[in-house]
Amino acid sequence: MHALFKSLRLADDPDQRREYSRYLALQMGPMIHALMLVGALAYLVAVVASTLVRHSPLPLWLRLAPLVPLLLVTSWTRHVRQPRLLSVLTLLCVLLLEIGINLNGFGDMRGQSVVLPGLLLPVASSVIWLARWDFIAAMLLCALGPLPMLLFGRIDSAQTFQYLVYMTIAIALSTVLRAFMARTLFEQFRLERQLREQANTDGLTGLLLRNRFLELARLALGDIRRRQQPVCVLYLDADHFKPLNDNHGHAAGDAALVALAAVMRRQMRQGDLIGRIGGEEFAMLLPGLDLQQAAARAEQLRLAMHAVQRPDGPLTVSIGVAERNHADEAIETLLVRADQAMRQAKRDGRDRVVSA
Ligand SMILES: Nc1nc2c(ncn2[C@@H]2O[C@H](COP(=O)(O)OP(=O)(O)OP(=O)(O)O)[C@@H](O)[C@H]2O)c(=O)[nH]1
Repeated sequence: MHALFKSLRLADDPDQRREYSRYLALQMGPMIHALMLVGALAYLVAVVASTLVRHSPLPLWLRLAPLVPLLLVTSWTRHVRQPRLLSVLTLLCVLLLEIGINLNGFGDMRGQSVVLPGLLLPVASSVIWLARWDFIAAMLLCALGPLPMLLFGRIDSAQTFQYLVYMTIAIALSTVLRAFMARTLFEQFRLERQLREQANTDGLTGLLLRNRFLELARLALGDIRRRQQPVCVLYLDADHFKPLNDNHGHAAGDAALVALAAVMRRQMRQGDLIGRIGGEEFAMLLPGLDLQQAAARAEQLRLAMHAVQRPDGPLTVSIGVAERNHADEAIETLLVRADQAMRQAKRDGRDRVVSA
């Protein structure tokens, strides 16, 4: 099998698949729109050209009729970036062009046996971005679409042969182009995603970096305000971290941070956000929890940390908790209040939770 067609390892994860089809629609949307315009123009040229060279049994207005929905679909496509809708519009465009090919193929085919197959190119190439099954449906439409014209039109065997050759070339060409596109675009998507993740996550702990945490927290706070729910932030700082580094080396410090992040991740519920805010400082956004509930979660987290063994004893953390006290309070001020509460926990003797 040619290397281009060897199985492509698409994302197993359904979220990633959805993200990829959105990416595809976004990248390919302008090209689909341009190819549809080419298809509509080619159709107009084909109808006008065939009118000049022969007499069709069908009136001109009827042969031009598919142009109206074709232009509507084309103009709609210009702004559509929703993958499912864009696939449907692409298939609809293929169907309309196939109907047009048939309308123009009835009657005497002399003089236009070269013109009509030319329409197959924009038809076949506008579908190369489609997912596998949609692409197969489009190819079947290309292959079977002209059948009524070939079976019932006045067309001789040489022209039928010529038409079938054109169609085979168009289908083979779009299959190769699709394989190339699928491979190239998926690789590009994967690399972009990887770069984005690297730019947003901390290399040591795998948690969100400060800026990304703030960005996502801002979005989450907007949602929570609309739902009129409470929300809290935990500010967590590892205790006596400097002596660990100084006495046992930075590798021991790093290992403790990795273990600390793993404990935080295990305590995470759906909708929570965790970020590494500074060196040994972490923040956790807890949507839907009031101060009392968040303090209880913080206490669980504090106790869970004791299971991590540092070379000099169990890992302990000091945690400050703050609840958003009005609907418009920004994540930055919420963090400042949680940080102040954490500092109070340090002053009170560390390894404890203090609420703001
Ligand atoms: N190994 C390691 N150490 C880090 C990292 N980031 C910050 N640190 C260290 O964390 C330590 C923080 O020390 P301090 O802010 O003095 O606080 P502390 O010793 O934990 O004392 P308290 O916070 O008051 O309990 C510093 O020694 C930093 O070098 C990291 O990524 N790896």
